[in-house]
Amino acid sequence: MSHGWGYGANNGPEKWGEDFPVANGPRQSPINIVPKEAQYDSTLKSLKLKYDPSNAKGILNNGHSFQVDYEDDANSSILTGGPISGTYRLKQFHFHWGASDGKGSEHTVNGIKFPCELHLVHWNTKYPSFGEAASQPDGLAVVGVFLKIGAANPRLQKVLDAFDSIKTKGKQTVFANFDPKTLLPGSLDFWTYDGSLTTPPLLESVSWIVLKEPISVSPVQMARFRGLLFTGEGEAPCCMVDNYRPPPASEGPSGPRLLQ
Ligand SMILES: O=C(NCc1ccccc1)Nc1ccc2c(c1)[B-](O)(O)OC2
Ligand SMILES: [Zn+2]
Repeated sequence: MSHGWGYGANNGPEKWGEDFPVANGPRQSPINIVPKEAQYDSTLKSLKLKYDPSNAKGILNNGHSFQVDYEDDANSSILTGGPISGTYRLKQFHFHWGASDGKGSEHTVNGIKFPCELHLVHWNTKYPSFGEAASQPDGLAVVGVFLKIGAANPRLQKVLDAFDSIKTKGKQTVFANFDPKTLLPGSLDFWTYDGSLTTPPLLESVSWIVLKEPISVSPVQMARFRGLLFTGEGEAPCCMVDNYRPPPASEGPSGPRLLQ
């Protein structure tokens, strides 16, 4: 693709392999999760997340999604336990969603798509930076949280209220004092498997930790996600929707392990 990657017919997931051959690699994400095939692993620990809300820096429309960025120059917002060893620092969180409520998540469960999926991105502090870690097989740990249609989720309000300031690609604004823990469901039970980034460069460096319990989002709240634009100011507007990579059609080699 001479033009940048995206989610359109000419630059979408089916075309990414042209510029990023790892797209056809052995540990690509997302996958379809089949709970009955997940193996119970008693050696897995429970997930431990410690976040400092004051580490929140800003919120950015990067033209593919929007992300909330965190200070990551100290071990103040960290992930430990679960399938990982060592300490991983929170770098950012972002979402993937659909043009309608019947699609939008990247991972699926028994083939079911959720309207939205949250990714909390952490990098292994055994490496000097996120960029370094992103190229290592144990470099990243991403917590995935499904959003399902239900009551409006008040925990999303602060994020939604920032959308008017980041409508177009490249826009960002200050986003201070936000605890991502408020976006997590009651249970931290998870499925885990070794995978990749779901967007180019599709690096195979992610320990995926997908929470079993979804959080809620209302149709009105989902409509506000869809008001963001892939396009920059002054360009012909293109709604930011369907910014998800679907799982491969065929069954993967090995399903995820399951905690508890
Ligand atoms: O950080 C990203 N790109 C910038 C970059 C900088 C330096 C080296 C490599 C990449 N991408 C990215 C990071 C984490 C996740 C995803 C995409 B995801 O799969 O959407 O959910 C989890
Ligand atoms: Zn993501």
